Amino acid sequence: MPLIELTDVEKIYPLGNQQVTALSEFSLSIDKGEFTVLAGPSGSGKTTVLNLVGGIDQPTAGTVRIEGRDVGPLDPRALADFRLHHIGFIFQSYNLIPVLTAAENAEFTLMLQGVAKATRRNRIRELFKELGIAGLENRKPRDLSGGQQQRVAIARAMAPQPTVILADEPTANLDSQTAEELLDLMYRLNTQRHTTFIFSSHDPLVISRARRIIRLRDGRLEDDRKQQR
Ligand SMILES: Nc1ncnc2c1ncn2[C@@H]1O[C@H](COP(=O)(O)OP(=O)(O)OP(=O)(O)O)[C@@H](O)[C@H]1O
Repeated sequence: MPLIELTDVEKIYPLGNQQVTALSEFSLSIDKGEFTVLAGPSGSGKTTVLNLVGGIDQPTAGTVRIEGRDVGPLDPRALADFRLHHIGFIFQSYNLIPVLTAAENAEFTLMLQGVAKATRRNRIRELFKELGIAGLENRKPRDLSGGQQQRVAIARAMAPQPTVILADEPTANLDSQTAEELLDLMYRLNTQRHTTFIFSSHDPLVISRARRIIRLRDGRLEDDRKQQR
């Protein structure tokens, strides 16, 4: 059974009196442990795919299955609960909470899940070490570089051990060296912890780091290929 399966998905957004077709006849299957990039020009539908897989949005037609479960019929509350327990998100703009420290930010999802404090602390300590940000636990986001903030965001996404981590243009705000370091880090987490990663990008450097490249154009799948890393 594939980890993620989109079948004949269509996504239409209303826009005033008109409709925008963001995805049509879109099918895709992702297995556990993949390190896959969604590539394609601006507006091709990458974010829409990530939003559907992450249960942020629902398809207009077709089905989205995660671990065999059709997430389409879930009501907003069930969908939020599903996200909390299965999906890790990494955003282009990090989305850390400014008033919380790095460690508090990273612990946030675990807190929502009701994980005990000692377990939270241990998990975060280990992840901060692995991500090269040990010692920065008590800093606020404004006192961290962009690369460090994104590492905290990766820790936050990894901490609950989600089924899949979705990263929408995770390196778009970083210089190319920091971007490369972060991708290597995510790749290490992928191979060592077997965490599945799906990220989007139109940066050739980021795309070259993936093991599978799914190219989108005008809301359709244009190409799907594996590459050696
Ligand atoms: N909420 C929305 N309302 C109306 N149209 C939308 C909405 N979200 C996305 N779209 C449209 O759907 C299409 C696909 O958008 P999407 O954001 O998925 O593309 P993308 O490949 O992620 O682009 P980018 O690289 O610029 O982030 C675009 O034409 C976009 O304008």
